Amino acid sequence: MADKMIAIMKSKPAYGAELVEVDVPKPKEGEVLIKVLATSICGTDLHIYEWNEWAQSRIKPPQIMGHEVAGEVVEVGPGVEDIQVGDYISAETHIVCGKCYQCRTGNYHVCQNTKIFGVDTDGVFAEYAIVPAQNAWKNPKNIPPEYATLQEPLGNAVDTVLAEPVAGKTVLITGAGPLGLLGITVAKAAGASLVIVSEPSDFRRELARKVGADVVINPFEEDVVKEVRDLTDGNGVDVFLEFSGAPKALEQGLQAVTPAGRVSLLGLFPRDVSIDFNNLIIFKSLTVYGITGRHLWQTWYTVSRLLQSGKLNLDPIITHKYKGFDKFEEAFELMRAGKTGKVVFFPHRK
Ligand SMILES: NC(=O)C1=CN([C@@H]2O[C@H](COP(=O)(O)OP(=O)(O)OC[C@H]3O[C@@H](n4cnc5c(N)ncnc54)[C@H](O)[C@@H]3O)[C@@H](O)[C@H]2O)C=CC1
Ligand SMILES: CC(=O)[C@H](N)C(=O)O
Ligand SMILES: [Zn+2]
Ligand SMILES: [Zn+2]
Repeated sequence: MADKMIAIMKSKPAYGAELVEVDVPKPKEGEVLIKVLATSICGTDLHIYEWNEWAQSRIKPPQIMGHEVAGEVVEVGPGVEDIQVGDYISAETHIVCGKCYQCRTGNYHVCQNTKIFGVDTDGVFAEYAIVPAQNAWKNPKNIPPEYATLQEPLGNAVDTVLAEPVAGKTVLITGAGPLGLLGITVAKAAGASLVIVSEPSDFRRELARKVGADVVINPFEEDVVKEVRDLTDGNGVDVFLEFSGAPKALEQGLQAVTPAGRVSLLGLFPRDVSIDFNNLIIFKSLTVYGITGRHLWQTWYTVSRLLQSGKLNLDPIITHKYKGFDKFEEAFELMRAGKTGKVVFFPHRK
């Protein structure tokens, strides 16, 4: 195996990143080294690339970027027993402590001491990468790497959509970015009877249709609440899934969801949001879920089973595939322009 590798490095506290050649890392106690077969860009990686306020407050350059991955274990560090060389794995990004109140009560996804792999540590936008063995997820061999790398964001979508059952329910999704698109296919696979999607980007509304949305609405040109009510006999939808992080979308969704309906909030808002809690939540007796991360490890089982069921329509969502990392800047700029779904790199394919 090579002793040097190519990686996308956040080398400076400034916009952009660099392609660098670095030493292939050695796995320490409790770590494994993987050959990266596929890795994909998350919105968080874009924040780091753009070096926004959140990134400046969290990221310590120089650091290899990326946290969505599928790879083959090529070396295991001391003390690792349940992962072997040759295993095909993906990785949960939250490195949890196992000792705090949340971990000890089964809520690892909100561990008080969470470190995020690829955010607080070197990541996977590289030919090889270190993964904490406790974060490794063994993949069935029949899941292609371009799907396996999407399991981490699919976990966010599954926890958002399936906070409660959706079979036979009417659903409004606001935001058809990569995560909203994953939400659409999860909702359809799980039996939602009507999936309405509100998304201002023409490109992403078209993607939403291809993925399986029943109705798509441009919130900048149409009355979302009226459209939703017209489509649901005046009642409003049973389920509102917020995937945009847009305050206007939140308000529209709370108006469009039927009284006693269910709301899941995944989108992160750019600032504090003012909402009429009395009339939009309390007097409507809504059930509202805040969604973050993935339940460990229930969500990973659900995602893997949905993938193996063949019911997820992922191909339209993977809009860009790159062999190697040479064109990574193009990939980030296209994503920044909202002209992509999920972007996947295959570091070793020529
Ligand atoms: N809670 C969590 O654990 C996580 C939350 N997130 C958040 O989830 C959200 C979705 O992630 P991505 O798909 O990567 O984000 P994205 O920014 O690519 O997609 C958001 C979409 O919302 C659309 N949008 C903007 N204004 C809208 C409006 N008024 N109505 C409807 N749609 C509107 C945009 O056109 C865009 O397509 C982001 O806010 C992201 O920060 C992402 C990962 C984990
Ligand atoms: C921070 C991230 O982007 C990550 N996907 C997560 O789920 O925490
Ligand atoms: Zn992410
Ligand atoms: Zn903990």
